[in-house]
Amino acid sequence: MAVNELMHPRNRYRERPNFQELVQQFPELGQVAIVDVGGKVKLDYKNSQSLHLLSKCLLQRDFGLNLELPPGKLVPTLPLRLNYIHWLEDIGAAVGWQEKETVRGIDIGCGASCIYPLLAVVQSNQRWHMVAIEKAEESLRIAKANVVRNSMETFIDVRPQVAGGLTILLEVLQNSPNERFDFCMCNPPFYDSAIGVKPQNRTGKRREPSNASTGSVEELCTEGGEVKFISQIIQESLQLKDRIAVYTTMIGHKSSYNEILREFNHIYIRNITANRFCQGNTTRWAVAWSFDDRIQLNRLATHLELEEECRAPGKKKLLKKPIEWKISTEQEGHKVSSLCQVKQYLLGILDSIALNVRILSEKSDEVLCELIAHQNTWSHQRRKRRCKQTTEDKNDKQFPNENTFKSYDENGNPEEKRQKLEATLTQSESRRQSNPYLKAAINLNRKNNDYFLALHYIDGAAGKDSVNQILQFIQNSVRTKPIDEICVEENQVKATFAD
Ligand SMILES: C[S@@+](CC[C@H](N)C(=O)[O-])C[C@H]1O[C@@H](n2cnc3c(N)ncnc32)[C@H](O)[C@@H]1O
Repeated sequence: MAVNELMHPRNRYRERPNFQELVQQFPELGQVAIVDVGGKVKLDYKNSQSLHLLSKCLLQRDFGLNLELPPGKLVPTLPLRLNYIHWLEDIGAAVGWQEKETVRGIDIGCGASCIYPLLAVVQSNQRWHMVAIEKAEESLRIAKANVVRNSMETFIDVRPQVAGGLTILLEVLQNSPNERFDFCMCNPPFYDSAIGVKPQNRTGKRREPSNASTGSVEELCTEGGEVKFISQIIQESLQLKDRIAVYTTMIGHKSSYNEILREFNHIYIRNITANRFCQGNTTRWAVAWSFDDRIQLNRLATHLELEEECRAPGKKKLLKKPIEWKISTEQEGHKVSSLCQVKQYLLGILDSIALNVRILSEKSDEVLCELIAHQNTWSHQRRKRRCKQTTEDKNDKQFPNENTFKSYDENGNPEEKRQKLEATLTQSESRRQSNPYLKAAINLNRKNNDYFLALHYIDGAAGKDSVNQILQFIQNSVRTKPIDEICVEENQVKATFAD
């Protein structure tokens, strides 16, 4: 299980677990732990038994889950599973699941562990209810036992794939035509059963996998490989349409990901978003699509976008990491103790320079926002000019507003002219909205009572340096107006929740 700074910001496994503490808590892990010459406790990830025990112990410690897996079955490594769940949470925050009492999901191919449904229920505090579908009889039996072992029968319905069936979703859902779901997810069998489990390494430059490979051929292989499997889900989604609001799947190989994107293009599915799950040496891809016009998946800021934008053309290495700053919240001996207080303070600062901030997700220890600017309002000269402009605008009778339209009419100009002007303004506004001067992501999080602010440049003519300038503006503001001097009421700041 490798650790990676590109993991989802909320992924608790971005930081390597402390094995010494873990072995003390779970002495059975001691059987496979290694103590190096410096006395440091380590685990050999290339040993499948170590992976097995580690996943079991972490599931118990971090999620209160008790999982039994017979030898030979796929061991669910947690950083990847959690990256997928966090991405679904982000999708949910963007499409309004927070307003729902219950979110309903389907996991296609839940495996013997039934890992995704179990994690989904725990992570959502039992708000997500899952249907888990599995084709292999033995895995189905073990998955059901894992659900019962964790008293999750109310929240997880494990269903067999239709015996001898030819579809992935259609036949399992055909007996309940009124059943609707908020999402489906899938970790498909990646490999083609005609070829078997052969990690792709076409260039010969790929590093050895850092983890032992686990799982049976039945779990990992399917006829035609993952592209055929996922293509079938896409084809079935064209029939099921809105019965599932957001379709998602993970993809094991970059080449398959490219093929799937081509397929979306070919069949005119445009409401899509994609992501990449990074965990140490292993990278996976993911796509989501929807037929519901109210769900605008392409508005989601994803890690893939963030990374691509940070990559210079043709360069392999990331050029810029997000800039991060530890916010000083200690004033006269006492610490500001609420993330909400820091968030409100920060939103107040950004609001003072007219930046649009949309909260994408909010947890007790982290807030993720999208920041949009339509002009530079943060650098000194620009701010001065903006102030002057605002005063001028107030006096400017020619500035097009409702009254301008009225005066056109009153002056005898034809209604047609008024409508044209209105249309031009609407068009330029929508161009401005879809092509902002700066699009960035803000991540505010709390670690051990310290607050960290990270800004990621995503897009826009403002360029990457603009996030440094905005951070500089925030730092200057914090210096001149310490947090506890400012009391910003919840409703005074203009942050909107993603709708
Ligand atoms: C790569 S494993 C994923 C298991 C588990 N979700 C995980 O992430 O650890 C793929 C699973 O899909 C199941 N599967 C393959 N074809 C299927 C189908 N047509 N319908 C349902 N499950 C299927 C396999 O038996 C296997 O358990």
